[in-house]
Amino acid sequence: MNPPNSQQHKVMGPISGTCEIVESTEELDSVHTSKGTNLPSPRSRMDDKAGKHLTVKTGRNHSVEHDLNRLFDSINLKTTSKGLAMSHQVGKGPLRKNALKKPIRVGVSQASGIGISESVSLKQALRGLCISQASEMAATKRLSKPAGLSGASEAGTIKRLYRTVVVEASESGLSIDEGKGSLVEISLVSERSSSNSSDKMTESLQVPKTKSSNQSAHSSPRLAVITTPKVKMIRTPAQDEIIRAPTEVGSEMSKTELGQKDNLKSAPSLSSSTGDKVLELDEIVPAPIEAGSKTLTLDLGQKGKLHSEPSLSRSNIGSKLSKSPGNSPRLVKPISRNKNFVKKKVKPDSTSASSSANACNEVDDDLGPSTSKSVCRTHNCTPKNGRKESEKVSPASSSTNRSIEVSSSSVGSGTSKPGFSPNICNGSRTAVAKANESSRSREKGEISQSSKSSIGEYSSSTSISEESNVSGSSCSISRPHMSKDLRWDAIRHVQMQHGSLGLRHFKLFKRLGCGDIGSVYLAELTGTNCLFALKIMDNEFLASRKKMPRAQTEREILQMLDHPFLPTLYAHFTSDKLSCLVMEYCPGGDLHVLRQKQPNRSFSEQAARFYVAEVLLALEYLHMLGVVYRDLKPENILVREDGHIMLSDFDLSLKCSVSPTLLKSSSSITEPTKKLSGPCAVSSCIDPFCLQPSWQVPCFTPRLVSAVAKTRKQKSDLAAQVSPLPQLVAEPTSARSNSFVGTHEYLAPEIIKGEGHGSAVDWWTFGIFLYELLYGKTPFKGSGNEDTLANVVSQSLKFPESPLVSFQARDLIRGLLVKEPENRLGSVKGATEIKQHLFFEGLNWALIRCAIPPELPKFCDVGIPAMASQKNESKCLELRATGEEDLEFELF
Ligand SMILES: Nc1ncnc2c1ncn2[C@@H]1O[C@H](COP(=O)(O)OP(=O)(O)OP(=O)(O)O)[C@@H](O)[C@H]1O
Repeated sequence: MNPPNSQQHKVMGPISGTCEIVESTEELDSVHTSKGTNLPSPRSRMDDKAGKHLTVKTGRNHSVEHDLNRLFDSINLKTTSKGLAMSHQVGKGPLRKNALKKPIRVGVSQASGIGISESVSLKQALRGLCISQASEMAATKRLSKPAGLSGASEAGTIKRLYRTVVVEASESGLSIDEGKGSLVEISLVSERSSSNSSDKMTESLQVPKTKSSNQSAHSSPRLAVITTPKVKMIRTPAQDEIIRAPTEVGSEMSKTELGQKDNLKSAPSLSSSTGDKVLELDEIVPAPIEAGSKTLTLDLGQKGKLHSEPSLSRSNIGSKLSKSPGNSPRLVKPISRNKNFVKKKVKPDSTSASSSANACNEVDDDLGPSTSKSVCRTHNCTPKNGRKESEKVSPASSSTNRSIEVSSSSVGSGTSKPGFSPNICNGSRTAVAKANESSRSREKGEISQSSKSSIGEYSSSTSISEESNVSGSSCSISRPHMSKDLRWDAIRHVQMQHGSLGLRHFKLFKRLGCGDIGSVYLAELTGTNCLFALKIMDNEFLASRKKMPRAQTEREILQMLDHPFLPTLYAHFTSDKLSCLVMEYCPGGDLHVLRQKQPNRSFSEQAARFYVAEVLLALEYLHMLGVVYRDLKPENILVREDGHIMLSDFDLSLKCSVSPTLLKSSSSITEPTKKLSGPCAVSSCIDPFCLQPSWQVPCFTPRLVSAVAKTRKQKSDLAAQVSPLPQLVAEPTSARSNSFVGTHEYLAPEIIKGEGHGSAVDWWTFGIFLYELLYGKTPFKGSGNEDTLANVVSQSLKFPESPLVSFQARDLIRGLLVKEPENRLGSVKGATEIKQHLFFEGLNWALIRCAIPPELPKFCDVGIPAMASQKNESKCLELRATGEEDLEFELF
């Protein structure tokens, strides 16, 4: 009926901003009905436009001209008030001109009114209005759109945004499902920003970049994707930092091209994106804390973040911490055996085992059957191929911490160290692995921190954050004896898949214990059935306590090791807040705990010989690497699943240079005692294949032994007569340190006296160690630490009448516990001297790793850590997931 008008609608319809004409038509009705009193506001039209496309109303029985008149009147009427202003603005030109020049933005912008205030030819006016407005609107759009997008519709823009998000999400490991959720948000953002006005289109189009680069709080694209509600940033009372879930590091961060802080904030998203976030961790102990009464709460979002209140905690705790000579070279570790013993008493292994089991069961419930297949056979672990990170999930929950009774005291600063252990993926772990593997739910974990010794310079350190800068990685280089270990492959697989290894790749099952510089957790590498002992240290804590060097020393030493009786370090990574060591997990507990389980709380001589022999080999190896261990004690000897040992804890060790020396027979250094106290005394054989005939035993007499201890020179003279062959000494026998380091009952006299010490301190501690294994106590223990130290320096060695110990054993102990280091057995040629002692007669050193270890008590089941079942509720900082999105850290 009105082709011209219809034509106009059709032509103008598609042009944004021209639909107001249609609306004007609608308004016309209202104008008529309401007589101009209820004109819809431009805003309402805008809203209408936003919600739907306007439709052209036709079918009215009006002439074109009539319609146009009404329309024009409507426009005129509606804009009169504003038009006045416009007219003034426009100035003096004819209204028609104004109408033609000024874009009519009815319904587009309230700010700009319609400048028509005078009747003109309807067709002229309409044409002018429409064409002018349409062209101007189009021009405006073109100008406002980025290059290359001028022709893009809003839908196209959203599609592009969607694609961007999907790409980024996929890059960050977000599953499609997760991405969808995010997509909705992105769409909303886009629509919102573009719906207000065409002017905002530009902003909408730039959403991705703008978000990623400017919104630090939601910095990374991933974070932008993550819905805001999931990202709960909780600040510590101190409001000084936000802690998020540990996440990816290094390379991933660089992908986002964001600042570190931004990355940190977005990290949680990363975690969630991979689907295995930290939230799967049951507990994490970032660092040891002083006897704690303070509580620190951090939230770690599984999808969103990790919240912590490290600063506050630290400060609070700090005030309650006992003094700790941060820089003091006196690093004395109180014997922590009490802790172990108490732990055991308080929480039986069975309890812990069941606890673990329960946790695992819960996890299993959450997991689908497909994910609960058993794993690890023997000592290898098999990476679960074909399973996406995002599909993997969570860990168990219960956090059993072993309580640590601190007994001591105070010489110097307390120190405890971290321990490591070997084997993984064993049968006993299978159950746990299954359970853990099956847990898909995002669970809460706990991070607790505890100080295990009394010398406490512990404090809380709590900050747990995402790994942002991986400073380390796999340490698989040059580890011959472990080269076939599938755990290397598992680590490499993850590194290759994600570019780097981070805390988020691990499920933490439980805390194994806390030391001076960090806490150790039993953890599974997500997607594999490989268990590791993960030592987590809080960088800030280390720095504030000046313990960073200790952590560094430990890591450096661990990186050097490749020995069956020493821990393997598979990887290490560091973020701004945390430093982590990925080590072998040792399920058998430590020798101190094991000794407590012996009939008389002491080992049989045969068992003791086995353990000290393996320790001796480990010490010898360390010495050859230039490492003086300095902290030998039963607590640091972990028992592997197969019953062999693993010497752990190197944060107090001394690194020094070694200059292998060939000792000629003519020198005055050759050990004469071998003839008396060692099987090789009269032979020219050199370890490790020395199997001395029993006929040498008669030569070994107390009288001669005592003579050995008299003077070095006498020994040398004798040695020169019986040992003509030169011998290679590759141990740092001349190394010297003045640090006051060790554990009171194990401190060597020269350390206490501050005379400087070298590798001979390890032979002193070796003697104390053997003594304790055999007698169930140390020889110089006093009523207090000071008494103990005094006894070490001045008290003569005595042997209890019970239990009965062989003369050979006592002779070896005597040779080792010589107060003057230069006269001490081992001080000249190192382990070789000791190995040749009669106590070890018949021992095949080379094959000892294949020997059958002493039988472990039944309760010392090598399942998931009996040793770690105790929860030290008073000293640990715990991390726990509070839901899918948050984890909390609490310091108890
Ligand atoms: N590889 C491991 N496997 C099993 N348990 C371990 C392992 N490493 C350490 N642990 C346990 O974790 C506990 C804490 O270890 P960590 O090395 O932090 O402390 P520590 O050696 O006791 O303390 P410190 O370093 O202060 O001497 C130890 O008591 C040890 O029993």
